[in-house]
Amino acid sequence: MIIAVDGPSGSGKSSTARGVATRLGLRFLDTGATYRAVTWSALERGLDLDDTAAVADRARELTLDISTDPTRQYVIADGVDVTAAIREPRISESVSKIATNLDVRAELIQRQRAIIDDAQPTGGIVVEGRDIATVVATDAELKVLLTADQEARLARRGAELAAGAVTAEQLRDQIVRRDADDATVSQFQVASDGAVTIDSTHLSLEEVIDVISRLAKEAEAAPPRDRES
Ligand SMILES: Nc1ncnc2c1ncn2[C@@H]1O[C@H](COP(=O)(O)OP(=O)(O)OP(=O)(O)O)[C@@H](O)[C@H]1O
Ligand SMILES: Nc1ccn([C@H]2C[C@H](O)[C@@H](COP(=O)(O)O)O2)c(=O)n1
Repeated sequence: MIIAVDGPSGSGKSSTARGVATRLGLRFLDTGATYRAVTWSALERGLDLDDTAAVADRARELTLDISTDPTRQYVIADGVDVTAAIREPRISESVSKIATNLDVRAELIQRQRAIIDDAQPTGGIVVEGRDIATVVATDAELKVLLTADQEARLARRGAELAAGAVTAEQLRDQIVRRDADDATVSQFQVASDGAVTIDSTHLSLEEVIDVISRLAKEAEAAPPRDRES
């Protein structure tokens, strides 16, 4: 089984997808972490992020080991544990330059599909990102577009960061500007065909996990002909 969770920044995709995977005993893939790892590597090498060819070469060369265990997440890039480093504000500020590089996307989508295929014998995987239902795994049995009002998303991300770690302006950049840039290459603001929209603005994390877990069980029980293609 493949469960696709797409949506804008701060809507709760990672926490929700990880929670669903843990509850249902599935694997979990945070595809955003792959774009963040390439960003980390390009910055480490001092590459000009506007040099799309050099950055795409870096994406192809990068050795990436990304955990699909929802209870133990890590990302190793070229042998370096970058699990924490890829969450730093400097990465969030630059990652859209990498995610809008179409050659990087082609490389990472291929890698994401390989991870998804590897997970199938284990029972399935919950995959979160921006283009999972529309590009990476169009055959997903359950497709969710997870949304929340912009103000709720800003408040959630702000609460997560250490006091004073970023200014209000930087926070807005991480959410609003990043979504606008990312939306130029992926469609995650409107539900694609067959996707269920869940607005989490007034739902707790546990409530969203409950809803998606129930939908997953229904999708699994449905005969194949009843599933969306
Ligand atoms: N339903 C919810 N209610 C309240 N807070 C939530 C809810 N879902 C997630 N959160 C919190 O919001 C913050 C952002 O969640 P998360 O990182 O999962 O979002 P995301 O969509 O994956 O963001 P990004 O795409 O920017 O990585 C986290 O601190 C998380 O605990
Ligand atoms: N499938 C995906 C996943 C992520 N991105 C982009 C969008 C973000 O700017 C960046 C990091 O994602 P996050 O960790 O914040 O979810 O990667 C994408 O284009 N496609």
